[in-house]
This record gives sequence, C-alpha cells and structure tokens, in this order.
Amino acid sequence: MRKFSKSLKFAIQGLFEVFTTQRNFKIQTTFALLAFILAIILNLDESQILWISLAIFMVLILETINTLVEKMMDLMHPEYNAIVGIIKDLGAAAVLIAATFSIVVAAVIFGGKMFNWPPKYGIIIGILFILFIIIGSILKKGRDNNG
Ligand SMILES: Nc1ncnc2c1ncn2[C@@H]1O[C@H](COP(=O)(O)OP(=O)(O)OP(=O)(O)O)[C@@H](O)[C@H]1O
Repeated sequence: MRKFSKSLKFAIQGLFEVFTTQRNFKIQTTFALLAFILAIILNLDESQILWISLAIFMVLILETINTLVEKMMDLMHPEYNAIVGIIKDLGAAAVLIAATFSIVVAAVIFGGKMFNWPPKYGIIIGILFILFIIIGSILKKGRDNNG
C-alpha cells in the first residue's frame, strides 16, 4: 500500500510538471473542463459522455507522452540534429491526430445536440484531415525534390 501511494505521488508530481511547464497542456485541460461542463449542461447520455471522455483523455495522454519525448531528446541530444527534429515532430503529430479525433467527436455530439448538425459532419472533418495528410505530403515531397 505504501508503494502504491508513493507511485501515485510521483505520478501526481508528473501531472503538475506537465501542467505547469506546458502551455498546450494548460489549453487542453481548459477545453476539457469546458467540454465536461457542457456535457452536464446538455445532459448527455452515457455513450456520449464516454466518447467525450475518450477524446479528452487521449489528447491529454498524448500531450504528456509528447512532453516526455521532448524532454528525453533534449537530455540525450541537446544539440541540433535532424533525427531529433523528426522524433519531436512525430510526437507532435500524434497529439494533432488525437486533437482532430476530439474535433470529430465534438462536432458529432455537441454539434448534433446544440445546432442539430447531422453526424456526417464528423465524417467530413475526418475526410478533410486525411486529404490534408495525403495532399500535404505530396506537395511537400514535390517541393523537397525541386529545392
Ligand atoms: N535538437 C533539435 N534538433 C532538430 N530540431 C529540433 C530540435 N529541437 C527542436 N527541434 C524542432 O523544433 C520543434 C519544436 O521543438 P521543441 O522541443 O521546442 O517543442 P515545443 O513543442 O516547442 O516544446 P516546448 O514549448 O515544451 O519547448 C520540433 O518539433 C522540431 O521540429
């Protein structure tokens, strides 16, 4: 039991660390709080609350892992290095994917409840994001090959 309370203490220390040092995490927790309050006001049902919670916690988990990766890389390799840059960019990409998922969930659940948006708006956001990845990558490759 003592071991568990110690582990919990370290985990909470980590939580305070990511909250106090990471501006993005502060913004994400503020949005999370607003989303949970809105969920109460709109009287969301069980599955809607679970989807909102999944979206919120995925972003927070990935932002924490992204911070961990950044700190690890800064410790292991403080000087400029192209691979370090790619590793950090990948961590940021994981957060962006989770953030997009949370926009899809918000559009379907909050948009549906507040503005009567059809659920297909969520699909449209998903398609736009996938197209952005594909077209953006092709354009970038073309630019890299030319320059
Ligand atoms: N050592 C490095 N070598 C190459 N590129 C780097 C390096 N450090 C950072 N970068 C580039 O800068 C971007 C931002 O990195 P950084 O570690 O500053 O993250 P951040 O999101 O601004 O985090 P924080 O605000 O917590 O410092 C990375 O995604 C990467 O593209």
